[in-house]
Amino acid sequence: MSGRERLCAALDFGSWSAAEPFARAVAPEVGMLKVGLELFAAEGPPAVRAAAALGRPVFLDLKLHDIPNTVEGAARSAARSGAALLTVHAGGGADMIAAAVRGAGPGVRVLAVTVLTSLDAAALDAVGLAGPPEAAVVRLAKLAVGAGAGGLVCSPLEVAAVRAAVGPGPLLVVPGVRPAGAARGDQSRVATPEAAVRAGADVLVVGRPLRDAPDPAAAARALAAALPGATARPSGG
Ligand SMILES: O=c1ccn([C@@H]2O[C@H](COP(=O)(O)O)[C@@H](O)[C@H]2O)c(=O)[nH]1
Repeated sequence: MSGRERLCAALDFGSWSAAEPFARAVAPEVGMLKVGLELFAAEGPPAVRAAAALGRPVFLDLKLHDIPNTVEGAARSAARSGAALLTVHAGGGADMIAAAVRGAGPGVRVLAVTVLTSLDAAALDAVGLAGPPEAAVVRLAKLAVGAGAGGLVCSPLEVAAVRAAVGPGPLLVVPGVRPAGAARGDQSRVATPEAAVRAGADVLVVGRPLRDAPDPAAAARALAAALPGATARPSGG
């Protein structure tokens, strides 16, 4: 996988008109575009279709978490938007994850979010998950893969343990990456993109470090070129 293919740019904007210039600029430099809650709540499925029209697979990051019947229906509806990947919360349980996989159908890979990258050990403790985050992440990862999830979302700090626990099959998608010196914002369990790939991440989700860069396309190119195993490529190609 090239450095570019490993990158997923998060379209974290409040409207498609705000997202579009960024999406057009970064699409040639990344392997995937992500439509998350902010944009989907504003625009709905047309945002997924508009992003897909830029020629990259779309990751619809809705983090579904409800009873199995509701999640199955939501996944079925989400699949009609043309998304290639869809997230659910692993904490919804095995039956809910299996329902999402059924609803999404064969064309959409369901990813289970293990433990949000914004949560540190103290925040997890406060919601009743005592112990190191890695233990909860690995437990939820095994449960999700056992229920049929095609991939997992975890932080760069757990990706090696998750890979060891679930084997080579599931796609490991990793947000919470920050180039050295970049602001961490609300993220807690972070590492650099290079460290995340070395630890076994397949895809890196990058939001603010690209969105807020003065030249997002150049920032994405630089990020991709710095990843282990990346090969240099001409700009804009
Ligand atoms: O545990 C998770 C799951 C999803 N995300 C999403 O990834 C991006 C990260 O954005 P940054 O600006 O690079 O922090 C964002 O869309 C989140 O909704 C996550 O961060 N952590």
